[in-house]
Amino acid sequence: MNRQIRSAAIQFNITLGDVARNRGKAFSALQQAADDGVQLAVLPEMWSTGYDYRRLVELAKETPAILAELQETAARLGLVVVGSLPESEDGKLYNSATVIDRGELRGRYRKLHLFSTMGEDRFLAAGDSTLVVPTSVGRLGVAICYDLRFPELFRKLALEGAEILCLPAEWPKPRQEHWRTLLRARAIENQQFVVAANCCGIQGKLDFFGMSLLISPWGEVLAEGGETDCQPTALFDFEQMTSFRSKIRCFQDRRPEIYGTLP
Ligand SMILES: NC(=O)CCC(=O)C(=O)O
Repeated sequence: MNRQIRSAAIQFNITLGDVARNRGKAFSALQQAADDGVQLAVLPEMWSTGYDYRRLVELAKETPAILAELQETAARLGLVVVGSLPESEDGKLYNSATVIDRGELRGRYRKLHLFSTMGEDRFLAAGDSTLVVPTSVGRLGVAICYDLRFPELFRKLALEGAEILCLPAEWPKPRQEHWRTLLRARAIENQQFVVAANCCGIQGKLDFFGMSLLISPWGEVLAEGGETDCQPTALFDFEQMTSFRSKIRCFQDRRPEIYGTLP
Protein backbone atom coordinates (compact mmCIF):
# COMPACT_ATOMS: atom_id res chain seq x y z
CA MET A 1 0.00 0.00 0.00
CA ASN A 2 1.36 3.41 -0.94
CA ARG A 3 1.82 5.59 2.11
CA GLN A 4 1.16 9.30 1.74
CA ILE A 5 1.03 11.91 4.44
CA ARG A 6 0.44 15.66 4.51
CA SER A 7 3.03 17.65 6.47
CA ALA A 8 3.18 21.27 7.56
CA ALA A 9 5.88 23.64 8.76
CA ILE A 10 4.30 26.06 11.22
CA GLN A 11 6.04 29.41 10.83
CA PHE A 12 5.32 32.39 13.02
CA ASN A 13 6.77 35.55 14.48
CA ILE A 14 7.84 34.52 18.00
CA THR A 15 7.45 37.36 20.49
CA LEU A 16 10.49 37.29 22.75
CA GLY A 17 9.52 36.04 26.22
CA ASP A 18 5.74 36.30 25.67
CA VAL A 19 4.72 32.70 26.30
CA ALA A 20 0.96 33.39 26.33
CA ARG A 21 1.04 35.11 22.95
CA ASN A 22 3.29 32.49 21.33
CA ARG A 23 1.20 29.70 22.78
CA GLY A 24 -1.99 31.20 21.35
CA LYS A 25 -0.39 31.42 17.88
CA ALA A 26 0.98 27.87 17.95
CA PHE A 27 -2.26 26.23 19.05
CA SER A 28 -4.41 28.07 16.55
CA ALA A 29 -1.92 27.13 13.80
CA LEU A 30 -2.19 23.47 14.83
CA GLN A 31 -5.98 23.67 14.62
CA GLN A 32 -5.67 25.21 11.13
CA ALA A 33 -3.20 22.49 10.10
CA ALA A 34 -5.61 19.76 11.18
CA ASP A 35 -8.44 21.51 9.28
CA ASP A 36 -6.15 21.43 6.19
CA GLY A 37 -5.75 17.64 6.49
CA VAL A 38 -2.23 17.73 7.95
CA GLN A 39 -0.93 14.70 9.91
CA LEU A 40 2.60 15.91 10.76
CA ALA A 41 3.22 19.47 12.01
CA VAL A 42 6.62 20.91 12.89
CA LEU A 43 6.85 24.05 15.04
CA PRO A 44 9.92 26.37 15.22
CA GLU A 45 12.79 26.23 17.71
CA MET A 46 12.13 27.52 21.25
CA TRP A 47 8.72 28.56 20.00
CA SER A 48 7.22 29.52 23.37
CA THR A 49 9.95 31.99 24.36
CA GLY A 50 12.46 32.74 21.62
CA TYR A 51 16.02 33.24 22.85
CA ASP A 52 15.08 35.27 25.93
CA TYR A 53 18.25 34.01 27.63
CA ARG A 54 18.09 36.04 30.82
CA ARG A 55 14.51 34.97 31.63
CA LEU A 56 14.72 31.41 30.32
CA VAL A 57 14.97 29.75 33.75
CA GLU A 58 11.70 31.39 34.76
CA LEU A 59 9.99 30.91 31.40
CA ALA A 60 10.94 27.22 31.19
CA LYS A 61 8.70 26.57 34.22
CA GLU A 62 5.76 26.85 31.82
CA THR A 63 7.04 24.11 29.50
CA PRO A 64 5.46 21.09 31.31
CA ALA A 65 2.01 22.69 31.07
CA ILE A 66 2.57 23.51 27.39
CA LEU A 67 3.61 19.92 26.70
CA ALA A 68 0.51 18.60 28.45
CA GLU A 69 -1.66 20.88 26.30
CA LEU A 70 0.27 19.78 23.18
CA GLN A 71 -0.42 16.15 24.03
CA GLU A 72 -4.11 16.81 24.55
CA THR A 73 -4.34 18.85 21.32
CA ALA A 74 -2.39 16.32 19.22
CA ALA A 75 -4.65 13.53 20.49
CA ARG A 76 -7.81 15.50 19.73
CA LEU A 77 -6.65 16.61 16.27
CA GLY A 78 -4.95 13.33 15.29
CA LEU A 79 -1.58 15.02 14.75
CA VAL A 80 2.07 14.16 15.13
CA VAL A 81 3.73 17.35 16.47
CA VAL A 82 7.44 18.19 16.70
CA GLY A 83 8.92 21.44 18.04
CA SER A 84 11.50 22.65 20.54
CA LEU A 85 10.98 24.31 23.93
CA PRO A 86 13.23 25.28 26.83
CA GLU A 87 13.43 22.29 29.19
CA SER A 88 14.70 22.49 32.73
CA GLU A 89 16.15 19.42 34.48
CA ASP A 90 18.48 19.08 37.48
CA GLY A 91 19.43 22.74 37.42
CA LYS A 92 20.29 22.71 33.71
CA LEU A 93 18.42 24.18 30.76
CA TYR A 94 18.17 22.39 27.41
CA ASN A 95 16.86 23.32 23.99
CA SER A 96 14.69 20.28 23.74
CA ALA A 97 12.54 18.94 20.90
CA THR A 98 9.71 16.52 21.59
CA VAL A 99 7.86 14.16 19.27
CA ILE A 100 4.21 13.82 20.23
CA ASP A 101 2.23 11.22 18.33
CA ARG A 102 -1.52 11.80 18.69
CA GLY A 103 -1.15 12.40 22.41
CA GLU A 104 1.76 10.12 23.25
CA LEU A 105 5.21 11.50 23.99
CA ARG A 106 7.35 9.30 21.73
CA GLY A 107 10.76 10.92 22.13
CA ARG A 108 12.84 13.86 23.23
CA TYR A 109 15.96 15.28 21.58
CA ARG A 110 18.19 17.87 23.24
CA LYS A 111 20.08 20.09 20.78
CA LEU A 112 23.59 18.69 20.34
CA HIS A 113 25.32 21.67 18.74
CA LEU A 114 24.76 24.90 20.63
CA PHE A 115 25.16 28.05 18.52
CA SER A 116 28.12 29.71 20.25
CA THR A 117 27.99 32.64 17.79
CA MET A 118 24.78 33.70 19.58
CA GLY A 119 26.00 32.66 23.07
CA GLU A 120 23.65 29.68 23.30
CA ASP A 121 26.38 27.60 24.97
CA ARG A 122 26.63 30.12 27.83
CA PHE A 123 23.00 29.69 28.85
CA LEU A 124 22.05 26.16 27.82
CA ALA A 125 23.49 22.67 28.21
CA ALA A 126 23.99 20.44 25.18
CA GLY A 127 22.32 17.07 24.70
CA ASP A 128 24.29 13.87 24.32
CA SER A 129 22.16 11.57 22.15
CA THR A 130 20.36 11.48 18.82
CA LEU A 131 16.74 10.64 18.06
CA VAL A 132 15.04 8.51 15.41
CA VAL A 133 11.57 7.46 16.42
CA PRO A 134 8.77 5.43 14.79
CA THR A 135 5.44 7.27 14.66
CA SER A 136 2.07 6.90 12.98
CA VAL A 137 3.38 8.97 10.00
CA GLY A 138 6.72 7.18 9.58
CA ARG A 139 10.17 7.13 11.16
CA LEU A 140 11.16 10.64 12.21
CA GLY A 141 14.70 11.93 12.70
CA VAL A 142 14.98 15.13 14.73
CA ALA A 143 17.63 17.87 14.73
CA ILE A 144 17.53 21.55 15.69
CA CYS A 145 18.66 24.61 13.71
CA TYR A 146 22.51 24.93 13.93
CA ASP A 147 22.74 21.09 13.93
CA LEU A 148 22.12 21.48 10.20
CA ARG A 149 25.77 22.43 9.69
CA PHE A 150 26.95 19.01 10.94
CA PRO A 151 26.20 16.48 8.18
CA GLU A 152 27.53 13.48 10.16
CA LEU A 153 24.54 13.76 12.49
CA PHE A 154 22.09 13.51 9.57
CA ARG A 155 23.86 10.53 8.02
CA LYS A 156 23.57 8.76 11.37
CA LEU A 157 19.82 9.50 11.52
CA ALA A 158 19.39 8.22 7.96
CA LEU A 159 21.34 5.04 8.68
CA GLU A 160 19.08 4.49 11.67
CA GLY A 161 16.11 4.57 9.34
CA ALA A 162 14.83 8.16 9.46
CA GLU A 163 12.38 8.76 6.59
CA ILE A 164 11.43 12.31 7.48
CA LEU A 165 13.80 14.81 8.99
CA CYS A 166 12.06 17.33 11.30
CA LEU A 167 14.05 20.49 11.99
CA PRO A 168 12.70 23.29 14.21
CA ALA A 169 14.76 26.47 13.77
CA GLU A 170 15.34 30.13 14.55
CA TRP A 171 17.68 30.94 11.67
CA PRO A 172 18.18 34.67 10.98
CA LYS A 173 19.28 36.87 8.09
CA PRO A 174 21.65 37.15 6.29
CA ARG A 175 22.12 33.37 6.02
CA GLN A 176 19.11 32.46 3.87
CA GLU A 177 21.25 30.74 1.24
CA HIS A 178 23.00 28.58 3.84
CA TRP A 179 19.60 27.51 5.18
CA ARG A 180 18.15 26.61 1.81
CA THR A 181 21.28 24.97 0.42
CA LEU A 182 22.06 22.88 3.50
CA LEU A 183 18.46 21.69 3.87
CA ARG A 184 18.33 20.61 0.23
CA ALA A 185 21.72 18.92 0.57
CA ARG A 186 20.60 16.97 3.65
CA ALA A 187 17.45 15.82 1.77
CA ILE A 188 19.40 14.79 -1.34
CA GLU A 189 22.35 13.09 0.32
CA ASN A 190 20.18 11.14 2.76
CA GLN A 191 17.29 10.62 0.33
CA GLN A 192 14.69 11.59 2.88
CA PHE A 193 11.88 14.12 3.29
CA VAL A 194 12.59 17.31 5.22
CA VAL A 195 10.22 19.53 7.19
CA ALA A 196 12.09 22.60 8.44
CA ALA A 197 10.11 25.21 10.40
CA ASN A 198 11.77 28.58 10.87
CA CYS A 199 10.39 31.61 12.68
CA CYS A 200 9.95 35.05 11.10
CA GLY A 201 10.01 38.67 12.30
CA ILE A 202 12.35 40.61 14.55
CA GLN A 203 13.62 39.47 17.96
CA GLY A 204 15.93 42.05 19.49
CA LYS A 205 18.77 42.56 17.00
CA LEU A 206 17.92 39.48 14.95
CA ASP A 207 15.78 39.49 11.82
CA PHE A 208 14.33 36.08 10.94
CA PHE A 209 13.51 35.44 7.30
CA GLY A 210 11.00 32.61 7.59
CA MET A 211 11.40 30.49 4.44
CA SER A 212 10.23 27.31 6.14
CA LEU A 213 10.74 24.45 3.70
CA LEU A 214 9.25 21.06 2.85
CA ILE A 215 11.60 19.10 0.61
CA SER A 216 11.44 15.76 -1.20
CA PRO A 217 14.17 13.07 -1.11
CA TRP A 218 15.05 14.24 -4.65
CA GLY A 219 15.76 17.71 -3.28
CA GLU A 220 12.69 19.41 -4.76
CA VAL A 221 11.23 22.22 -2.67
CA LEU A 222 7.61 21.04 -2.38
CA ALA A 223 6.42 24.05 -0.37
CA GLU A 224 8.00 27.18 1.03
CA GLY A 225 7.02 29.88 3.52
CA GLY A 226 7.39 33.61 2.89
CA GLU A 227 8.64 36.16 5.43
CA THR A 228 5.47 36.35 7.56
CA ASP A 229 3.27 33.94 9.57
CA CYS A 230 2.21 30.99 7.41
CA GLN A 231 2.09 27.21 7.35
CA PRO A 232 3.18 25.71 4.04
CA THR A 233 2.07 22.09 3.55
CA ALA A 234 3.08 19.29 1.19
CA LEU A 235 2.07 15.73 0.43
CA PHE A 236 4.86 13.20 1.07
CA ASP A 237 4.69 10.08 -1.07
CA PHE A 238 6.79 7.27 0.38
CA GLU A 239 6.75 5.25 -2.82
CA GLN A 240 8.64 8.11 -4.47
CA MET A 241 11.27 7.88 -1.77
CA THR A 242 11.67 4.13 -2.33
CA SER A 243 11.94 4.70 -6.07
CA PHE A 244 14.64 7.44 -5.67
CA ARG A 245 16.56 5.21 -3.28
CA SER A 246 16.53 2.30 -5.73
CA LYS A 247 17.60 4.49 -8.68
CA ILE A 248 20.56 6.11 -6.92
CA ARG A 249 21.94 3.62 -4.43
CA CYS A 250 23.70 5.93 -1.97
CA PHE A 251 23.20 3.67 1.00
CA GLN A 252 24.39 0.44 -0.69
CA ASP A 253 27.37 2.14 -2.38
CA ARG A 254 28.92 3.64 0.76
CA ARG A 255 32.56 2.75 1.63
CA PRO A 256 32.66 3.15 5.42
CA GLU A 257 35.70 0.86 5.64
CA ILE A 258 37.68 3.67 3.94
CA TYR A 259 36.31 6.83 5.55
CA GLY A 260 34.81 5.81 8.87
CA THR A 261 32.39 3.48 10.51
CA LEU A 262 29.32 5.38 11.52
CA PRO A 263 26.68 2.81 12.56
N1 LIG B 1 19.38 29.00 16.47
C1 LIG B 1 20.41 28.59 15.78
O1 LIG B 1 20.95 27.52 16.02
C2 LIG B 1 20.88 29.51 14.69
C3 LIG B 1 21.82 28.86 13.69
C4 LIG B 1 22.25 29.80 12.61
O2 LIG B 1 21.76 30.91 12.50
C5 LIG B 1 23.28 29.38 11.67
O3 LIG B 1 23.64 30.21 10.80
O4 LIG B 1 23.79 28.26 11.77
